[in-house]
Amino acid sequence: MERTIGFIGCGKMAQAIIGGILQSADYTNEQLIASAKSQETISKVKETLQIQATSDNKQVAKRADILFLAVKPAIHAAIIEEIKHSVKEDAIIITIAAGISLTFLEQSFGKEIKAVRTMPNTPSLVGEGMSAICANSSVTEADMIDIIRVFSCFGKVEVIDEGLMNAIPAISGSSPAYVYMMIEALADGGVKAGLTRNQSYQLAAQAVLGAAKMILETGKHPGELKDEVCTPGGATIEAVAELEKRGFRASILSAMERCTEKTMALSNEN
Ligand SMILES: NC(=O)C1=CN([C@@H]2O[C@H](COP(=O)(O)OP(=O)(O)OC[C@H]3O[C@@H](n4cnc5c(N)ncnc54)[C@H](OP(=O)(O)O)[C@@H]3O)[C@@H](O)[C@H]2O)C=CC1
Ligand SMILES: O=C(O)[C@@H]1CCC=N1
Repeated sequence: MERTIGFIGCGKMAQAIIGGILQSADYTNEQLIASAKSQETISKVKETLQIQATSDNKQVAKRADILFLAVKPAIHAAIIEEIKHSVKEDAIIITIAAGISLTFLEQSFGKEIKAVRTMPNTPSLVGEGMSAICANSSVTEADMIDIIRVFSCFGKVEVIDEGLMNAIPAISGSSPAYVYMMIEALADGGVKAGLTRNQSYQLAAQAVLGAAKMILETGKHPGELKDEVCTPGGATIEAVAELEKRGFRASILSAMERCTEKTMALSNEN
């Protein structure tokens, strides 16, 4: 079916999703429409993504069969108030915001709506996104197939219980940021050793990509894969021991806890 996908808010995350959808070729540019606040973003979206873009949120709401709310959590209430009488009767409303619950969406619209809560991530731009999704009981099985099809355009999709949604930013929504920090640090180490900056990014990023693929494609436990790298009495185990001494894994666990606490705080602010 020829469906229109609308985006209210077209910042970094929405642009990544739109870029991923367009690359998949499942939808044409004409099927996508977005709104943003500033003329600067509207012009950029028109120019780089070649889709319709406007400052008129109601226009997007009127057109969309699948409507993404891609604005910050704190302005969801105001945006919903603005568009709630403009959305199509059967529209599927999808939030990508951290901490915005299905109940919040239902209550803000003040009527029965098809509501979907998701947590994507920015690698969606290159078709390697990871999105967790859940839906309310108004979303039919056929709707869910459509939604999964849209999300599959830009990566992998996992349907989960809403009770686990607040845990998702820490593991896959926000975690690209920690991985970029690691790649940046690896590249700094490369530069320190005399490699060029570009060579260092290439080497570090490909090593991270390869390691991730090994987990996804061999089905082996990450610990086993780590052991395969550590030659007895070799260099890697020295690095591993140093990382353990400096609390590498504990730092990640503690960062994730902070991320989840903030996600829950964002939830409570609404
Ligand atoms: N960035 C990420 O990695 C991820 C983000 N998210 C979620 O995505 C959402 C957006 O985040 P992100 O893209 O990073 O943030 P951005 O700040 O990049 O994007 C927010 C967008 O909202 C627009 N906006 C602000 N006010 C209005 C308004 N009144 N009407 C219409 N549009 C408006 C902004 O317009 P303008 O550009 O003109 O200012 C901007 O395009 C958040 O809820 C976040 O939790 C979820 C997963 C990952
Ligand atoms: O930082 C944030 O709040 C959003 C949620 C996940 C990634 N970015």
